[in-house]
Amino acid sequence: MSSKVILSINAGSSSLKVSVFSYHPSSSSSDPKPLATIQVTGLTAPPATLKYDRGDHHIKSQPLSETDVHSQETAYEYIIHHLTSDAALPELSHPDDIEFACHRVVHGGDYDKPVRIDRDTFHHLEALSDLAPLHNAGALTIVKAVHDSCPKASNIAFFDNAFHHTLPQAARTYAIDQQVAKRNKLRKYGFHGLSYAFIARSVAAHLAVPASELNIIALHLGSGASACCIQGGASIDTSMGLTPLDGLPGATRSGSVDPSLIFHFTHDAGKLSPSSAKGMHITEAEEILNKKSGWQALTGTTDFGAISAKAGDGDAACKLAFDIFVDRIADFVAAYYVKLGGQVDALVFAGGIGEKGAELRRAVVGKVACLGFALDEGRNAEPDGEAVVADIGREEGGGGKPRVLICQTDEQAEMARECVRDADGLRRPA
Ligand SMILES: Nc1ncnc2c1ncn2[C@@H]1O[C@H](COP(=O)(O)OP(=O)(O)O)[C@@H](O)[C@H]1O
Ligand SMILES: CC(=O)OP(=O)(O)O
Ligand SMILES: [Mg+2]
Repeated sequence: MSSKVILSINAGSSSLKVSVFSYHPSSSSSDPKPLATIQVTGLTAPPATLKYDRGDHHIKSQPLSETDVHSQETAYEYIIHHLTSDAALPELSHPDDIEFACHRVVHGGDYDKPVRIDRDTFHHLEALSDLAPLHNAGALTIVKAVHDSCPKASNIAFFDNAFHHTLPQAARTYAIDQQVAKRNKLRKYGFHGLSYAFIARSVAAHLAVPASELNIIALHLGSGASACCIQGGASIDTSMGLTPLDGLPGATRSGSVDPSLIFHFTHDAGKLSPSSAKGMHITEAEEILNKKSGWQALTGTTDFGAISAKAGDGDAACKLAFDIFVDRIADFVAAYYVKLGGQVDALVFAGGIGEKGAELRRAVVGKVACLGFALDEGRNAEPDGEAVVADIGREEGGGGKPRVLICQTDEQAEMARECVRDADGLRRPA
């Protein structure tokens, strides 16, 4: 049997990342082979930028015309055209070459494993989108686009909250009327789970400990940012909640605020926002706290690399944004250190800011130094860019100190890997 193509599609809040893999149906235990990765980033700070990697072909940063690419859907159309027209990627020359399209769906409600998307699951996911309208809607638009352009592909939804199905009851329950909570499914779900699953497995391999014995504090710091407390390889707490708004601030998100704040911010909190669409209802409160806050509101940009640089040059607004992030991250590291009873194998930085933001890592580790974390300045400034997991701590396992690591997380690889492992169960019936 010949090899097959998997398209792994990750619709983030500011980016669309698509990776192409091949796999051999007869060897479900081996990892799929990466063929190419294409990303459109900066969708919230136009013009968006294209990055493409295939073998020796690397387009690092090419700005895209705002008329062509301005949304998740237009970014997907651009990407699929780009991939199928690349003569050096013969495995994917027509959309029909795609056997599986894996979709990162941020809110999966009670789903704790991937599902094939058929008419019923699609409607169920649409209904769930009320809980995460700003995230799920983009992914579902792309599911529709794949369904229309590649009718032969099996569309599989992978849920960002599934990794957190192990949250203990006390961590997942809000102190509100439990009848209403149950009826309306109001609980902590947590997100970035595909990333945390990838991080947990990669770090366990790096430290040569069984995944079921791994205790780490992981930080996924991208446009949306979260922290996760992992004990025995399972999530026991995480900073996002019912929706990805809770916890750490992000590119355009406030993170945790006193819930009463919004009623003092605007009298229209409960009204529908003009960006609501048919089937996607967004209140003014959601719009303000999810899309008009965070780094954008504090500094005028969502580019945390630029914010870090300007903070270093003395720009007061950028310095405040930077300090707020460090303050909030340190709070979670401290809380999770206690939850792990001080038995912490490593503090792990991941996501665009965690992987590239040397200044941010330096400031965070400095703030939690009293817990035993310490950086190697040289390795922090120039980490091993080739390694999936790189040590940047001063101690490498010596002295009983927790390690400090960077993990180049890969949500698309996580989906493709899981897809191959259960290909027979997920494939569309012929
Ligand atoms: N050199 C850098 N230093 C700090 N942050 C960076 C750097 N380069 C990129 N970033 C930030 O990474 C973030 C995007 O992270 P990423 O995980 O790709 O986002 P998404 O949540 O959309 O998947 C942006 O805020 C971007 O500014
Ligand atoms: C869950 C979430 O916030 O995702 P992203 O960081 O990709 O926006
Ligand atoms: Mg992301």
